[in-house]
Amino acid sequence: MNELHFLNIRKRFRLNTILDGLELSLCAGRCTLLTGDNGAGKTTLLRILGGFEKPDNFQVDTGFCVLNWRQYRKTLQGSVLYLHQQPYMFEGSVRANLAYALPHALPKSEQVERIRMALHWGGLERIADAPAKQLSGGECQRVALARAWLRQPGILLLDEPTANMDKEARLRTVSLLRQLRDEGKTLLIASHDPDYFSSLVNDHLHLHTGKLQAVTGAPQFANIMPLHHAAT
Ligand SMILES: Nc1ncnc2c1ncn2[C@@H]1O[C@H](COP(=O)(O)OP(=O)(O)OP(=O)(O)O)[C@@H](O)[C@H]1O
Repeated sequence: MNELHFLNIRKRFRLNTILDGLELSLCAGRCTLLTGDNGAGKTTLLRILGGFEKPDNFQVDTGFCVLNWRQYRKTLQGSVLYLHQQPYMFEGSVRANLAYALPHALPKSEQVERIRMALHWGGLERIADAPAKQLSGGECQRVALARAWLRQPGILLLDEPTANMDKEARLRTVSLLRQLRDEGKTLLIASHDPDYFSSLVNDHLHLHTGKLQAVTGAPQFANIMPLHHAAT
């Protein structure tokens, strides 16, 4: 799937309209940055696209057909991955956490090999046997990205993936995200820190009073709504 065009995304919490008829396109091999003030609705949008939050209105044009949210959820389940700001780590080692991303039916020898590759990909070899629950925020994020790499989703939705990281952890995370994008994954990143992702981002959208606005260059909002190919 090269491009998904989302239309008429609406979400209200009681009388509070959070998303007011959003329209956006996500393309394979492109990274879109989503900014917006606290409470603007970034997480809500990511959760809707991730299939966790039911919208009041939603359509997606896949190029072949137009789906509602329920159909989208069913059709794209498994190819869309939502990564929480504080990724959940299971009990056990980093190695064991990576194993959760693999199909149970995979032969043991292949599991071992894929985990070895994921440890290498994420720069996690040194902490492969460390208890995952005791990792730092940056290390957890790298484990979550390595799990994502193993699962190979088409679309990755990332909520504040570099929040509370020091510079080195941030650079390593951005480097892994760049690899995922260059492998053809679609990335949508919600963040308050556009500068951190400037080397990675193709398109920049800003969420304000329930609407999305394309950002071209330094934070300056375009008036138009069609949103991809806006920045780069
Ligand atoms: N389940 C819910 N019930 C009621 N209101 C909610 C619910 N989830 C989110 N909200 C409200 O919707 C608004 C948008 O929240 P959301 O978390 O999407 O914003 P955000 O842009 O991600 O904010 P931040 O930058 O602070 O993380 C907020 O006012 C929040 O209180």
